[in-house]
Amino acid sequence: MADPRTAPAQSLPIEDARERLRVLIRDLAVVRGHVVLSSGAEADHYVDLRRITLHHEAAPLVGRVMLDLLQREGLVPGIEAVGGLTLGADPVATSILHASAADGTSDPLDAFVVRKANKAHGLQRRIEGPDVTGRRVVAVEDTSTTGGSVLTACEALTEAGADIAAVAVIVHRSEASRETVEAAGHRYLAAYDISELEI
Ligand SMILES: O=P(O)(O)OC[C@H]1O[C@H](OP(=O)(O)OP(=O)(O)O)[C@H](O)[C@@H]1O
Ligand SMILES: O=C(O)c1cc(=O)[nH]c(=O)[nH]1
Repeated sequence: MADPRTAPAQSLPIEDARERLRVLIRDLAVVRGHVVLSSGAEADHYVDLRRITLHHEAAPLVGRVMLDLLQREGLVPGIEAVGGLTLGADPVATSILHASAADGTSDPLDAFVVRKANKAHGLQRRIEGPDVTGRRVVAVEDTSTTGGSVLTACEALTEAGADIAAVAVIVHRSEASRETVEAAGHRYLAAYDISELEI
């Protein structure tokens, strides 16, 4: 049997890839202690998924696990691109792009980056990458607490004329995010629940 720590993410059975990524998130991303969150709320733990999405072993597993989620939920094949609000969403999107190119069972996915503010020079684009206008996309995020960040991305995508098939996050941190995203009319999917991280 392949060693999940050294085998290419693509060659692992999905259950092994999912469990290995869960262990990496638990061991490398969970930080206990007082923290101020993006929303301004305070908490006693943080899940720093940038330590996962930019990690040599974990990043390919992120792509594999998130692509599998989109396939199981019937979104791939079907969508054409993934992306979200910079910075947390960026490596999530590119990991899925690479996993989809390696998977080869459907058309490869593009990625995009939603800027937090419009760029004032150059082409002044809010959404970078291949154009999303008229394309079916999934808005991704590393983690979601209030849902505010991913909804900001959704608003920019709608303004740009994209068709949002769903929102997908690696770690679902709070029911508030699901409620907010669903109230805005979007499907909400998560690869892991915070309860799986043994905090
Ligand atoms: O659901 P929310 O309440 O919006 O919180 C979640 C957001 O917080 C973090 O990003 P952060 O705002 O710290 O910015 P960064 O991605 O630029 O690091 C995380 O990457 C999510 O985007
Ligand atoms: O709400 C947030 O800002 C937040 C929570 C968390 O666990 N991780 C993170 O990156 N952001």
